[in-house]
Amino acid sequence: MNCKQRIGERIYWTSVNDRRKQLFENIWPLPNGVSYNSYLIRDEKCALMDTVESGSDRSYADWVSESLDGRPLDYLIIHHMELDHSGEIENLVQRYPDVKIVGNCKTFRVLEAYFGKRDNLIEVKDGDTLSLGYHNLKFVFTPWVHWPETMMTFDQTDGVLFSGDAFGMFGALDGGVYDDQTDFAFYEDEMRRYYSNIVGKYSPMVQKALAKLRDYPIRTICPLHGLVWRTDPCKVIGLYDRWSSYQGEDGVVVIYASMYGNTAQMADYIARRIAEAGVKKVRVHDVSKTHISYLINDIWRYKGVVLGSCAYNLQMFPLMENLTRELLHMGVKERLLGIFGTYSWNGGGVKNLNAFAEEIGWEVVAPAAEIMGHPEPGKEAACDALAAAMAARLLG
Ligand SMILES: Cc1cc2nc3c(=O)[nH]c(=O)nc-3n(C[C@H](O)[C@H](O)[C@H](O)COP(=O)(O)O)c2cc1C
Repeated sequence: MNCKQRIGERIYWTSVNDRRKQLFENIWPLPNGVSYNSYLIRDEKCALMDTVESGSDRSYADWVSESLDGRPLDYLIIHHMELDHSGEIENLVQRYPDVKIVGNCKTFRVLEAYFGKRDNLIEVKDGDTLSLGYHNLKFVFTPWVHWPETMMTFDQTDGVLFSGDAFGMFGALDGGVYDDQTDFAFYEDEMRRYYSNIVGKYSPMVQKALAKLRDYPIRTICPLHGLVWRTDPCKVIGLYDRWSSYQGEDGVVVIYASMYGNTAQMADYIARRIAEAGVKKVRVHDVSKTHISYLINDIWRYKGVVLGSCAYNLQMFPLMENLTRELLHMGVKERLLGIFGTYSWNGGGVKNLNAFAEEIGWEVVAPAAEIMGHPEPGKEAACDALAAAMAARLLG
């Protein structure tokens, strides 16, 4: 039994809902699962758009053959070589030995590295076209969204964009396939978590890709994960534009590292003061409890970021250090920063958070709030100043 669907004139969709895998790329938690999409165009010539993760669905190859309805598979178009989409290539080539694999020169280097040298390759260049009969396909190179070989295919006949991983999301498809069949609020967080953690580092390249796509009359977007956008593709393009240009919402995420609760108390105090000043969107996370992918998701979401750490062996707490290293690696920009922490002897947490602030170049809204020992009454002044400054910057 395969959840198949005709999503356009002679275009067929299938998706594998993977609710079994715990960690995507063996790092990102999947509490809501993930889906792998694949599309087949049955025209005068038949083309398959990517495959799915190897072994994720035993009926995938049957879906391909049913959708072909006795016709040969002429082309396998590869938009992205990551194994969650290329996993069934081997299997399909065995079933359809005459299939021609369509990709760019970078695609073929990776293809050879994983699946050995292949015949029947059609190398395309940026802007090349391929007619299937009714559908006229145009290849749009979008390098580094999020691998070097990534490209998209635009169906010029019906305005369908096969976008690869771009516009994809975590989360299995719970019933609805199209944007208009679901409550997107449920998926938005998972879409941003996918974007920020997987694609976010390449935001400048996403901006380039969006600029390139600007003049294309896109009516439907078919990504490799998650919903098919047939009613409001502008919405998801707008979200990508927003995220890849680092535009945060007027809210604050407070993230703290605390062993014995002192720094945690400061975190709650500062969050409370920020809320009292009128900022409604305030989230607080314990860096030891919440997976880093959710922390990065909220940092991508909100303009205000407040980081706090206890001192730990002359450094900041290791998990906070890991988070700051990841943020530097991702090159997140345009954030307002507040810093706080506690210590017993000569500090280390706040000192190193200040060094992080310099390195990442975010605007620091107020001097760091640092407390020796317990944050008891009388020691609040710097926290008050930090909260007031953050709220003032956000509320204008
Ligand atoms: C393993 C360990 C290492 C620490 N290293 C430092 C340090 O390098 N400098 C310092 O001033 N305090 C250090 N401290 C003291 C803590 O930073 C201090 O007690 C802090 O208030 C703890 O905050 P918390 O209650 O939020 O965990 C250390 C404590 C522990 C348990």
